[in-house]
Amino acid sequence: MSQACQHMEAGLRLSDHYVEVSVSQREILRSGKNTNRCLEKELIITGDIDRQKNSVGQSQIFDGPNGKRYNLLLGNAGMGKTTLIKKLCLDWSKDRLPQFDFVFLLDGRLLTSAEPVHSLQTLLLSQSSFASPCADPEQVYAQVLAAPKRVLVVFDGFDELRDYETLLQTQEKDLVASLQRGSKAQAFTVKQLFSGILQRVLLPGCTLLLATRPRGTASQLLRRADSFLEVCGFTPTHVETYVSRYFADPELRASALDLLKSCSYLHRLCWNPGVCRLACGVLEQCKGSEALPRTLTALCHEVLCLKLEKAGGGAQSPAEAEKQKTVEPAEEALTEISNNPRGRRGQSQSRTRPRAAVRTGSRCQRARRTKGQGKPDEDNVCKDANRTGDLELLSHLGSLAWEGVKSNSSTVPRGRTISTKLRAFGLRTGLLLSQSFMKSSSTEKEETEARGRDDNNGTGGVAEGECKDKEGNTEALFDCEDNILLWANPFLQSYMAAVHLVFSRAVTERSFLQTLPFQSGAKGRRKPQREELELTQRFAVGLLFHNTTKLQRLHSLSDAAFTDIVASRQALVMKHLEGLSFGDLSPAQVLEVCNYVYEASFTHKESGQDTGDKMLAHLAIHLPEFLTFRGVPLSPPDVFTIENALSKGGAEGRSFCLDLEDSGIPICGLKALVGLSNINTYRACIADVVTLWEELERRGDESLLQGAVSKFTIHPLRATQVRHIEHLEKLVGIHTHKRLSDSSSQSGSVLAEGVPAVKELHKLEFQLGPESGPLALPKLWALLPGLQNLQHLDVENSKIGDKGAEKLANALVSLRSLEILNLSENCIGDQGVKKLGVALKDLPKLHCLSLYSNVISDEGAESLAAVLPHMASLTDLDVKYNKMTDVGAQSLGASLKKCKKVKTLRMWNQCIPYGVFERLQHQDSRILCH
Ligand SMILES: Nc1ncnc2c1ncn2[C@@H]1O[C@H](COP(=O)(O)OP(=O)(O)OP(=O)(O)O)[C@@H](O)[C@H]1O
Repeated sequence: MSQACQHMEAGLRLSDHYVEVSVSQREILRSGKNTNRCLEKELIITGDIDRQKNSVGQSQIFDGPNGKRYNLLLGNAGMGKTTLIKKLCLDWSKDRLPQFDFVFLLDGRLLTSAEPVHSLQTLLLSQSSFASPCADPEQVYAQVLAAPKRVLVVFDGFDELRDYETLLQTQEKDLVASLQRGSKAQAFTVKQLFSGILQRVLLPGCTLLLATRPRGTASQLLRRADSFLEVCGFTPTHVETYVSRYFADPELRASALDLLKSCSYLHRLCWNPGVCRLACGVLEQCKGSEALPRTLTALCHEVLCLKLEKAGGGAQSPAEAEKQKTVEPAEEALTEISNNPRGRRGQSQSRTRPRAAVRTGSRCQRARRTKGQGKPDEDNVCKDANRTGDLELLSHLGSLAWEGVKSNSSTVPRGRTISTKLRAFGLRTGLLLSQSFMKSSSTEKEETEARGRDDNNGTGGVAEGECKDKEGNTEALFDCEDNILLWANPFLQSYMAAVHLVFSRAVTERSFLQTLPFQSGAKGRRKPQREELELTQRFAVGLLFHNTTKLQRLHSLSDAAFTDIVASRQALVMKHLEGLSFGDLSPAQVLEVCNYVYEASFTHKESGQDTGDKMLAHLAIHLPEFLTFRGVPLSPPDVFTIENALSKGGAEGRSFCLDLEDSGIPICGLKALVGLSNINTYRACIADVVTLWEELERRGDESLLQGAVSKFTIHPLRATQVRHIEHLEKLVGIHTHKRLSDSSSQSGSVLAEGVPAVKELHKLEFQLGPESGPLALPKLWALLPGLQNLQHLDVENSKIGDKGAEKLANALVSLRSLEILNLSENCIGDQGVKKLGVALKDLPKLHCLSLYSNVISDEGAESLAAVLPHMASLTDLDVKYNKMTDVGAQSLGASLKKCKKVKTLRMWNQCIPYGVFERLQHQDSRILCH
């Protein structure tokens, strides 16, 4: 295993290239009512600081009070789930996970086989990835069964959560019994065995780790999992580490890093490790910052072109071929980054050839090299033949990619007929991989040996299903018709799908229009989109505005047809954007629009800059003034595209109020948005905001600090987690002390008047519920006196009891602006209400008080009756569903006569005889039953 899991991607070894990333423990809102909700919606999105606090080291992933047994590993495409799993396997092989005697890695793609030919033993010992041939399977299997608690089973390679859900459906009793008997007959399907493991019928007590992308529904899985982990992606420091390891030569490394930093969006895209890998491939060949891709579309385009060139076809346009003739000699002399640094370490030939040499891959081009210049005619004939052939294959791949995106799959369905040529082309370009999942022992052995050889050479391994010929060209290894074909990279699959949508004649204008986002009615518009589809849509828009010359290598349309198709589809996209009612879009959809408009707006002149620019202007003008991204996870590149749209808004004279709560926005992103001059107010996680202020203070950036403090708002505040109250406590502390910390000096002038957000907090809802509520109550009592302008306090259903009521009473003295106080369902009894009464009569503005559903009896009712006439502003009192009898009710009724301002008194409960209540009601119509 230590050898097999070393392989990350062609040429990259785990021990050389792995960057230790954070894994964050996520919490989930367990409402209990939802049976079919999207996981993303159930997961709590914490702020940046809390995310950092919740991060766990890789060795602690399986630690927990009771040992976490059902772990979900979440992360979007390319975020590094598989890589992390490999690292865990590597760690295990080095005894760093001593709690497990066995680790098995099961690939979701094994499910493509539906034949009942397995037993648990063969599944674990022969089909598990990285499993080496087992000399004594019987004995090993006996050990596995003897102590399942010391077994870790990892599931990876499922495209979506939904795939797992089908595995959790109840199985037939007979089948369960036969699985439980531990039948050794090889008579089960992979699905039955997977289900058995996931449903705890097989290997009960083993630890499970399931890697998955977070979108999609899987309520059953949510209920079973007891730990939710998320790969956090690369920080700027991680990116630097990754690039440094990728470019071993110090000069090239420095140059690559400079280039990357010069291109902000590309740099931020590298937050996703998979994209960072793609960016490095492009940086390797890049000639200068102008040539760097500035959009995700442009990045994928460059990667695709490099792949085509490496594969030797290089579907080039005649214009490009012409241009290349003049560029190539200079390029060969170029030493900037184009020489692969790893070449010096004797690595894989195919990856280390300088760019010009790589371009000579095709037989035709090789012929040209060996024969000197060759005859130009022959050359062109060769190229044209290549170009036409490759373009056709490329177009077929595009259509295949789109089929996959539509069906949400990265594997090419087994039944799908694919020509040998197309298969070979897909593998040669590295767009597709061929994998044999059902391994025979001999294939397995060969594979392990091949990898071992490769690794020992220090060549860095090859992708599963690949090998290199003598010249170093990557070819399909073990590829046979039975192997599964899958897309090697999710971004390139979506990119190819977009190429199909934009350039295929088979896609009519109408169907193109239907692929654009947010099509169906108002409800459909709010449905979360799948990741691959969203990416495809983004690429489709980006492609329409991409450099025309560069696009020529992706299509075989004539110039006129190309211009037509691009112009008409650009117009469709523009019309679609104009047709959107931004008020109806969900926050996630607004983000999607920002992303796709960015892809379009960063365009080249000849590709219709006007339309691209118009799109950005349209977005900027129509974005709602109160712009919320609440509940949508915002990554660094997302923040960039939002900033882009908001800045354009500024240029168009617009200003915005931003809500960034529950978005997990990184603090640096927060700083960028808050720093925009056309932001009137903003909301965000209080802890992150305070950290930002502290950073600004440290840097002495007083004007930005001034803006960040004065624009911040927290009204109205709904606390649903303990941390919300902890954060508020900190903010109130800053407000009362009028400085950020004891040691701070500069913030003095900025905070001379306290924190405006605290002064303007008029409504606070404490909604932590009876379980978590009591944990945060002491902090609430401590901070309340600082909220002097609070008008509405809601502490419903928080189990505050008499003790809490007493504390609250002490705090109420300071809340002279309080108008509404909700203390319903709080176990407050007579003692509590007595204490409260004393404080309540001094609140000059209190007009609405609810003590609904507490445990106040006659004694409490009488003390309340005594203070009622002193509560000068009270209009509505609710003491329904308490414990008072007719005695208490009559006291209140009598007191009511002295309270001219009171409009309603609700006090019905079962202990008050109905006759008494009716009489009271008769005497005073303000006494209400409901
Ligand atoms: N921690 C890391 N260190 C270095 N490189 C990484 C790391 N994580 C990911 N990568 C790079 O990113 C690429 C994509 O990562 P990986 O395949 O693990 O993503 P994933 O989350 O499993 O994606 P998918 O959902 O598509 O399966 C890897 O091939 C590797 O090159």
